[in-house]
Formats: sequence, structure tokens, C-alpha cells
Amino acid sequence: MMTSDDLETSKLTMSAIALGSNIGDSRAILDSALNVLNETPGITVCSYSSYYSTDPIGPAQPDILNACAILEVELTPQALLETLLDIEQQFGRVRHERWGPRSLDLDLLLFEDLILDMPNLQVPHPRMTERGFVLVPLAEIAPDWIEPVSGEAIATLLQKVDCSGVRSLNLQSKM
Ligand SMILES: Nc1ncnc2c1ncn2[C@@H]1O[C@H](COP(=O)(O)OP(=O)(O)OP(=O)(O)O)[C@@H](O)[C@H]1O
Ligand SMILES: Nc1nc2c(c(=O)[nH]1)N=C(CO)CN2
Repeated sequence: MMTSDDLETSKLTMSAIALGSNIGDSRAILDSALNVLNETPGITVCSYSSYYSTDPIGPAQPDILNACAILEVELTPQALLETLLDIEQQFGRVRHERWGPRSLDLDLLLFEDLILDMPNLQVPHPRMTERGFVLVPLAEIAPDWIEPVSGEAIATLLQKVDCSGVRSLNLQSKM
């Protein structure tokens, strides 16, 4: 089990992230974001889901292209979050309204079995268990990972959410 001591030092850990885009060439953006992640020191992309077209939850906007990836990480959770926010910036992310359209959104979903509640970082991502657009792609690559707040596996959580707005594109990243 991870403890608070582990937050100070970076050791080899597994992490799950969500990717989303609905501005620009979303498919190319997600492909390229996975490449940038994999080239970042301290991060290896171990696996990634296929791509899904999803109904936006939030204000009216174009459908969102969503996917998830599993990373092997030699960074602290804070450093990983900063890296994700940096990469969003590289892809031109501008924040206007909450849950508004985005060129690239990278959310930190899981970091081993860590539970963290800090002002700028909550892990597991607090809304992941209610989101079909997260659980469908995540279940493709990590069905047995236990979400530590609920104590339930991703595949079990998936059975409890509405996935009607999540459409498989049968499309794999070209990273
Ligand atoms: N697990 C997490 N992953 C990503 N950002 C997080 C997390 N926990 C807290 N945050 C904070 O949330 C802030 C806002 O994130 P962002 O604007 O991308 O939200 P969002 O992805 O649009 O909405 P949501 O958080 O509901 O998915 C980030 O600057 C970050 O500090
Ligand atoms: N379909 C979909 N809806 C969303 C998404 C997302 O990635 N996909 N992200 C949000 C905030 O991160 C809010 N709503």
C-alpha cells in the first residue's frame, strides 16, 4: 500500500490517466499526446485503450474523443500532475468555462492504490466512478484495478454507470 512517505520520493509506480479532446484534429492530438507522454523522462506508456466518441457531459459542445492509458511512472503524483498540465498547455489548452470544449484534457485517475486529497490534486479522480467516458476505456486496459475509495474493480464500477453516450470507434492510437 502507498503511504504519505511515498509522496516525497519518486519510485516506480503504475498510474492511469484519461485523455479527452474536442477542438482541432482530436485523433491526431490524442496520438501525439501519447507520444509526448512516452518521451517524457520518468514516464513510459504501457498500454492505451481504443478511442471513443462520447456525448459531452456539461455545456453544449461537439462530441468528445476519449481514451485512457496506463503509465509506468517514476515521478511523484504532484510531479505527474504538473507534467500533465504542461502537456495540456503544449497542445493549446485554454480554460474558459467549467467542462467547456478543450484541445486536450489529461486527468490523473489512479496512482497505485493511493488516496490523496490535496487542494490541487485529488486521487483517485473524484468523478471517475460516475463517468462512462472514463470507465469504458479504462475497463478495456485495466478491468481488475481496484479503485481504492469504493474498493471495487473498474469492471464492476462499469456495470453501474450509464454508458449510452459512449460509442466505440474501433480505432486504435497510432502512437
Ligand atoms: N486527479 C486530477 N487530475 C487532474 N487535475 C486535477 C486532479 N485533481 C485535481 N485536479 C485539479 O483540477 C484542476 C482543473 O482541471 P481541469 O480544468 O482539467 O478540469 P476538468 O478536467 O475540465 O474537469 P474534471 O476535473 O471534472 O475532469 C487542475 O488544475 C488540477 O489542479
Ligand atoms: N464526454 C465527456 N464529457 C466530459 C469530459 C470528457 O472527457 N468526455 N470531461 C469533462 C471534464 O473533464 C466534462 N465532461
